[in-house]
Amino acid sequence: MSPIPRQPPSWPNSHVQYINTPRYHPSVLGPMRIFLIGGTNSAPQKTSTSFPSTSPVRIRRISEPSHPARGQNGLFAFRKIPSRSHIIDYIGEVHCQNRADSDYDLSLFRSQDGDNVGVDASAMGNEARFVNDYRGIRGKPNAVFVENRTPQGELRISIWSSTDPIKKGDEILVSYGKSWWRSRTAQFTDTIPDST
Ligand SMILES: C[S@@+](CC[C@H](N)C(=O)[O-])C[C@H]1O[C@@H](n2cnc3c(N)ncnc32)[C@H](O)[C@@H]1O
Repeated sequence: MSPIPRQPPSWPNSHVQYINTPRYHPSVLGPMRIFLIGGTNSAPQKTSTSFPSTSPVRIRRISEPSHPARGQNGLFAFRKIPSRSHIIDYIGEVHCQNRADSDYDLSLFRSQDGDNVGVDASAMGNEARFVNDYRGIRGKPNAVFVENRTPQGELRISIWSSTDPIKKGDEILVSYGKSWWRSRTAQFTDTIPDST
């Protein structure tokens, strides 16, 4: 059994378990798991930017009255982050289930056979699960979700900075996509830009 990792600062003292290595749910069957991990001999790798090593981000509770996610948490730059650079991997439970009710479930891979693999950070995850959507906060995202493989070959979703550097203290903001918002609430659809 792997040791329990040390929680990063401001990790909510709640039901959410902090992990810095993906957990594979039993719904991810052998061949798919080998494909995702990148070979038979590999094991899930600790993310290189997890606390306390070199993480460039911190979790912060949002108190600004104008912020649409006030009272919740967000992800903020702990130091200046260069443009087009890796910020953090999105770590969670890798699964092949329908988890439409989760607000923390990202699509990792869709096979031609119709298998959908997701990364769900609702019950367990790392700092990346606190990244908010830019809508109502700033004009455009300053970060993007990118699918990539680790140097050891494991398929991951990561958060990367966009074309501009991110200043220390700025909130890291991505686009969840129009369909994400549409599936949750009709109130956002009028303001969602076509391109995102
Ligand atoms: C992946 S979580 C992001 C982290 C979340 N703020 C938290 O503290 O756990 C997604 C949830 O954050 C909130 N959220 C994120 N971006 C938002 C935005 N632009 N406007 C309103 N709520 C937002 C919504 O409640 C959404 O369901």
